[in-house]
Amino acid sequence: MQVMTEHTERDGDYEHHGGFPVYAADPDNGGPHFGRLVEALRTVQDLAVSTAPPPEVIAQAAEQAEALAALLAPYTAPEGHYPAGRSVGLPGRGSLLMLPWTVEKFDRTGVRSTGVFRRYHMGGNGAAHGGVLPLLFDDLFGMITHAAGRPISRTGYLHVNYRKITPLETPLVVEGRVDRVDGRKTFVSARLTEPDGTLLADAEALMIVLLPGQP
Ligand SMILES: CCCCCCCC(=O)SCCNC(=O)CCNC(=O)[C@H](O)C(C)(C)COP(=O)(O)OP(=O)(O)OC[C@H]1O[C@@H](n2cnc3c(N)ncnc32)[C@H](O)[C@@H]1OP(=O)(O)O
Repeated sequence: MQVMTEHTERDGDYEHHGGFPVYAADPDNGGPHFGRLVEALRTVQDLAVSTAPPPEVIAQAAEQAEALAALLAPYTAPEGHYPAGRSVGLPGRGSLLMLPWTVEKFDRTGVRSTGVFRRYHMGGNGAAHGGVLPLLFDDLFGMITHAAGRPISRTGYLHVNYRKITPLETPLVVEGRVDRVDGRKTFVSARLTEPDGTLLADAEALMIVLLPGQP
């Protein structure tokens, strides 16, 4: 699945829409160790929000986290020039901000992605935080718009209906499509379900094609 290299059949002006920098998928997914690093950092995120170590262990962890930050800091790169967000072969495209989900379908008829919400994504009483569902849907809607061949667009609005508590560590499916196009406006919708089809949440959004130069 190549989200960012799917440029077939787009209008010739595609690359010039909006003020977006041109992104290209990282063909190596960040190299042999990047996926491992991202997964280790995700595990640290899970543990950082769910452990209660004694002060001496917290001090040790803080030192190691500071050492890791110091190791990486000299390699800060401009937007679009690091593997995070461009490693389409990794869950969440290798971005810690994105949910660690895997795209299973990506074409003009829609996009489907599967994955789990982890401990890091917990809100209250064992369920996923309400704020991570819009993140999941917004990223999906960006992919749907892209897969449908629409020019670079931004979300105008995003409406989520929370139908049922969203469980953690449970395989889930999110799938959506373009419902309607009206000039610059692309109306999209999606559903988050359990594998048996039980509806957890649905969402609809308006994606608006950027004018030349719009950020
Ligand atoms: C491949 C890469 C995919 C990237 C996906 C990224 C997904 C994101 O999360 S983007 C981040 C979140 N979104 C944003 O930050 C957007 C912030 N907003 C903006 O930048 C601007 O409002 C922008 C560019 C979307 C639209 O501004 P502008 O060009 O002035 O459009 P504007 O003329 O107001 O609206 C265009 C049309 O949309 C309609 N519209 C705009 N906003 C809304 C809204 N909230 N509700 C209903 N209709 C709306 C307008 O009524 C108008 O309709 P019509 O053409 O029928 O008159």
